[in-house]
Amino acid sequence: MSKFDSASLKKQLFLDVGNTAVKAVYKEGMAWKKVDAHSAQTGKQLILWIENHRDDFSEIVLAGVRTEVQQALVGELQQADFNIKTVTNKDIPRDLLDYETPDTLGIDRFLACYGATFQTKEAVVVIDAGTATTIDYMGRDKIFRGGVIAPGLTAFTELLPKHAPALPNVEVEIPQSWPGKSTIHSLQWGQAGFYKFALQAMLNEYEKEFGQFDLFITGGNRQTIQQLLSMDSKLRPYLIFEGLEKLI
Ligand SMILES: Nc1ncnc2c1ncn2[C@@H]1O[C@H](COP(=O)(O)OP(=O)(O)O)[C@@H](O)[C@H]1O
Ligand SMILES: CC(C)(COP(=O)(O)O)[C@@H](O)C(=O)NCCC(=O)O
Ligand SMILES: [K+]
Repeated sequence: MSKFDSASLKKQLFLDVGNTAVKAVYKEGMAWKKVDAHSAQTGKQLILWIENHRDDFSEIVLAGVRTEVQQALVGELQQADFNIKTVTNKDIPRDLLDYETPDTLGIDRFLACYGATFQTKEAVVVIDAGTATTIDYMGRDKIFRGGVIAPGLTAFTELLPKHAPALPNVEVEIPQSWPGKSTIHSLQWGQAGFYKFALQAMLNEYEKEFGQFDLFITGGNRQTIQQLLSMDSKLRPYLIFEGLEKLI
């Protein structure tokens, strides 16, 4: 096999620098593979993993919302002689952004919506349930129309235990009956219930404003959010990467 052939068989490694974690994934055939969360929990462990798998990848494609973390990662990887492509808001065609502050838009929000539009003929709403929960809209024209940045589910449910530590901790689930008749159930209505009703209200606003859409859910808390919503939705853990792959 020629040098060219073996190089062209090598893969891209995709990195998403979020507020809580750096996610690293690559494709095996059609399937996304996630770099073991444990080995990727800190930048150092991730860099070590990448160095140990140097021969598997021709290029590292990176996007994120934490500039300093990203710069540190890029610095280390460049020192180790990796080929790096950093994708930023400047790589998004301006006519796809109906947003008044395109320079401060979190690229993860655009990428997740963009990725979703390739999986349906409808307009999309994407809930990205990470450190923040974002609820964003993209039309069939692939124009990002903006959305909502809310406290993530974990941040939200940690609020009361922090400010009223005498209250018990409760599971994030909706009680059987309304209204709450115990401390636990009252708290659950105020946590899972609050979150569910807020999300549903946002989704209703989208329907009123733009009409029909398909709902996609991604991010670390995606399963809990899907359970809370009790409506039709598609769970897509790799949406940001799917958008990234289409954009580059
Ligand atoms: N296995 C997990 N690892 C990290 N965070 C997780 C995990 N499962 C659920 N979470 C929750 O998901 C959120 C992080 O989501 P994620 O989409 O990875 O964040 P970000 O993109 O903001 O870095 C946190 O609120 C965390 O509590
Ligand atoms: C809203 C976010 C913090 C979400 O980040 P995440 O929860 O995925 O870590 C991120 O998209 C961001 O930093 N946005 C900048 C503000 C904006 O989108 O307008
Ligand atoms: K998010």
